[in-house]
Amino acid sequence: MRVELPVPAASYFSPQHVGALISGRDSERPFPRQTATTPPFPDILNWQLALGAALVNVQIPLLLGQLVEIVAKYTREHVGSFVTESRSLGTRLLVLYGIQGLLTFGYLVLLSHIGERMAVDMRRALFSSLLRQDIAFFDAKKTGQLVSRLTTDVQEFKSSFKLVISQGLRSCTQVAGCLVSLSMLSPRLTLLLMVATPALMGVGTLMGSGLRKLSRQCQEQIARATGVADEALGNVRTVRAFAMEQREEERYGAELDACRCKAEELGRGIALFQGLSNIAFNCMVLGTLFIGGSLVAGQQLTGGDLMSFLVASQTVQRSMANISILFGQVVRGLSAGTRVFEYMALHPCIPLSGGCCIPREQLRGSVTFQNVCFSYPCRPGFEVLRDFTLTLPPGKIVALVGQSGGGKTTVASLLERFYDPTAGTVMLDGRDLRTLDPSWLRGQVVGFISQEPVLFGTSIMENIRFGKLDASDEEVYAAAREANAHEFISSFPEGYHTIVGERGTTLSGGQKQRLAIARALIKQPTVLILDEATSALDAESERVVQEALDRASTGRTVLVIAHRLSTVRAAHRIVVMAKGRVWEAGTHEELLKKGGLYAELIRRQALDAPLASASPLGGKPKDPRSHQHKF
Ligand SMILES: Nc1ncnc2c1ncn2[C@@H]1O[C@H](COP(=O)(O)OP(=O)(O)OP(=O)(O)O)[C@@H](O)[C@H]1O
Repeated sequence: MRVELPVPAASYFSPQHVGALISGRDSERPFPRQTATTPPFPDILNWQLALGAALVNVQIPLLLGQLVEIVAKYTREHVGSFVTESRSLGTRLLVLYGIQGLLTFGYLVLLSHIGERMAVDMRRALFSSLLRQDIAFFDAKKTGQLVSRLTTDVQEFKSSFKLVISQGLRSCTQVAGCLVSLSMLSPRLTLLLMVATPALMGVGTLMGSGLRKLSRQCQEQIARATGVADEALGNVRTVRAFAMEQREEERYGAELDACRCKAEELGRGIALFQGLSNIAFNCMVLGTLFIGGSLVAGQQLTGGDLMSFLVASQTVQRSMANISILFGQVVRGLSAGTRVFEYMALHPCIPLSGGCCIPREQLRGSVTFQNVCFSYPCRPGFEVLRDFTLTLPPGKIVALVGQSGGGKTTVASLLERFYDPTAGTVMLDGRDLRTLDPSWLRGQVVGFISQEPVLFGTSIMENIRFGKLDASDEEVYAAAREANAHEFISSFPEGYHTIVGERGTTLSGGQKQRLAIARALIKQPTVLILDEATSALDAESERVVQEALDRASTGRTVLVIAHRLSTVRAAHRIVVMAKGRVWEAGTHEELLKKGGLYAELIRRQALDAPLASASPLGGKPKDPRSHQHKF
């Protein structure tokens, strides 16, 4: 059974108003639906209560009518021909209603146009600003938070803006206008209205803020439940592989139950609020009628004036309720806007491009790390690199090996200028990277191939072209051939137009890696970084990928990061990293002869290999000699 909250009831506060007051959303934005399982009895109770409330509601106008009858008895002698007088009045009212309808239509269309354009512009500017932020910024933020600023916060700000224009202006004008005309009708009644209405509004606002808090908790709980669902669905392969469907169902179910509890609590709060507001405002109508009636009886007010007063006072009350709702919405809208503008105003420490030089001379591809120290900005006290010095000679292959967490990938990140060193310099052909245009460096000089290639859910052609947007089809084919990918791509019915699925899920690991190599090669980088590029592959895929990498490495400066030492023994230079600095360096033979850390690592891996190959699942050849590649 679905229960949608909040359940609005016909009352002085319209459903939209109450929804807006509680949730802080405008009426045009649907309240997020919460689905909850409830026992059957509240359903029956619900319609009985609704029927009862409707019947009571029907009685009220009848009683009011009888009351007006009593008032009218005193004024009957002043009434002329009702039909004649009401005809022209009715016509004027109809014309006014028509004009009001047209004006409302006009300004709402205009407002929607302005609001939507504003939201699109804000999202575009925010997205662009986010894409330009430093990598360190993303280390410290959750993707969900950033997406929420793009969606929820912009939406909140737009809604507030529209609400302020559409209802704020109208409500304020209505309150001012009606109060003037009411005070002309009856200053005493106006005084009563001006004292009672704000007092009631104050109580309503207090209750509303409590309900808003509940609503926020409700939203947070929904976000938690959505997070669980998102995680499970996003990692469905892992869930399936571990047969964890039942556990995930239970986890999601528990979060949903918590949602239901909160939503029911909120529902009870809304019900109480609506019930009390009904009583309060109906009492006000009654009070106005009694006091107004006595004024009519004392010839101080006409029956018509009293009716006008009633209608106008209702308008004032509605408008003031609107303003109090608006106030909360504006506060929320402003804080959402602040969150959006805060990110828009952020300036990255490492700009994407511009202002820096692009060398005119032919690049040789010599890279030097000179006494580099580095700590990640989100962990300032933890030094990953300490006085790290390393040279990558042009056209040579340098392998970086060492213990896990030793800082190898960090070295690659500094070379791509994802971060700047805290001390020391990284140089390309003798120029400090900080003096070079970062987008030129990343787009044309440095190519990066990681252990887990990330593809986009578009075609193979577009994925390869991601490396060079203006590449011709021939360039794409050539890069694919160089990466040993052309053959498998051509075997697909759609060839280069095959859609690879989200993150490339429709391809094997080896195929994805070859596409990533083609994507890196298409820009013809001078410096190539291979970060464990083959470690996630099986023996056969590794052979094909390694062949492509060997070819791609020819004539380039290459930094290879590897765990399996057998894959790098042919490198021109092997650098062993430990404790954030270069521990030892040399060729494979030199390092073996030295008998240091490298020799120890080789010995350990050789010991591990027979154990692994003895495993019934150990498909990969573990003999180090079987992995001898060009580097
Ligand atoms: N984005 C980051 N923010 C904060 N600390 C990080 C970040 N990335 C890595 N580190 C930390 O920096 C240290 C070096 O990590 P790095 O990834 O460079 O090591 P590695 O030698 O490449 O490891 P592995 O061989 O396991 O891939 C680790 O202690 C790691 O926890």
